[in-house]
Amino acid sequence: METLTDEILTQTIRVRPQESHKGTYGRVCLIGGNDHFGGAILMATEASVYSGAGLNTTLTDPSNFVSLHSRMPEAMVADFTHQDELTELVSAANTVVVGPGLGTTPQSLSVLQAVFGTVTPKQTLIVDGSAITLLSEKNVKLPQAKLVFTPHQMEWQRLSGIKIADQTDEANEVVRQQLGGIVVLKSHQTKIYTPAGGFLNKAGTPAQATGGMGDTLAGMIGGFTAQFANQTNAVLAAVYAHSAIADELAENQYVVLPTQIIHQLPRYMHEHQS
Ligand SMILES: NC(=O)C1=CN([C@@H]2O[C@H](COP(=O)(O)OP(=O)(O)OC[C@H]3O[C@@H](n4cnc5c(N)ncnc54)[C@H](O)[C@@H]3O)[C@@H](O)[C@H]2O)[C@@H](O)CC1
Ligand SMILES: Nc1ncnc2c1ncn2[C@@H]1O[C@H](COP(=O)(O)OP(=O)(O)O)[C@@H](O)[C@H]1O
Ligand SMILES: [Mg+2]
Repeated sequence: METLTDEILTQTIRVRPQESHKGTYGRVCLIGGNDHFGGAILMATEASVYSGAGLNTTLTDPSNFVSLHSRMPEAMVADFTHQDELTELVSAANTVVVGPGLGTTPQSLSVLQAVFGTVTPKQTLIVDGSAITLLSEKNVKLPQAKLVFTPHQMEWQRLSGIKIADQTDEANEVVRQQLGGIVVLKSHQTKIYTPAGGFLNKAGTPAQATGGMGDTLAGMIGGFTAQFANQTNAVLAAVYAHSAIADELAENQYVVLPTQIIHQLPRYMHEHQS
């Protein structure tokens, strides 16, 4: 297993060409945030916008519209229960992030099924949070897509059937191959299983152990995969940057908030572009 270093950042984060526009930097569609977990999709959206994705659209419960618009006027918003809009907006994206704060109600399940029924093989699909739990517990068919799963250890136990104590690299890789795509197995030292091998993220701090930290990572992976061509490197760079920014902040802070990491992204990416 290869240990990630800051080299993954300069290998991935490109200096922006002069001759470019918002369409050059990808379209991300984020789906989640029920009437209870609105903060999760707000953080995921904010992370995607601050990562530099050119266009961001969030499909969520209408009760989150005002808070999302007031925090993030850069993002477009639509109701995740409107099937026609969902189909149109998910189809227009090159990266789709589903799950932060989606919940596990019958409504959450029907939103997830609508998203999975719309995604096509050319799109990158990041499956996070409640979407992983629903996938584990309900009969949902995964679409053909460039799949990225971002479970924490308990979500991985649900999805893979492997108990946390038994989550060895060998066992995890077997299930990754069955699922297809990339698995970002989040813990105090996140491991990333990819078709090109496994990677260990030694960056990161217990100051990150606070709600919304993974929602933020899902949004960053969304923003990075939408902009940078090599999808595996984009995932690795997002995981590393998320933790490395937290390490910087934790030098002077007892706890690092997800939104504080988000707000450092433009500066941090500027310092690590090549
Ligand atoms: N502000 C918000 O709206 C927030 C919404 N959230 C959403 O809430 C939904 C449920 O997600 P949760 O993860 O809270 O609930 P889950 O029930 O899926 O997982 C949490 C449980 O897993 C256990 N666990 C074991 N190993 C773990 C590890 N390495 N990392 C994290 N937990 C571990 C925890 O102790 C806890 O009992 C998701 O859709 C998520 O996106 C959370 O992200 C919290 C913040
Ligand atoms: N002790 C820790 N050390 C390093 N990173 C941590 C630690 N605790 C949590 N994290 C990171 O925080 C994130 C938590 O993700 P997750 O549990 O999905 O959060 P949420 O769903 O609340 O947004 C992961 O990226 C994980 O690696
Ligand atoms: Mg989570």
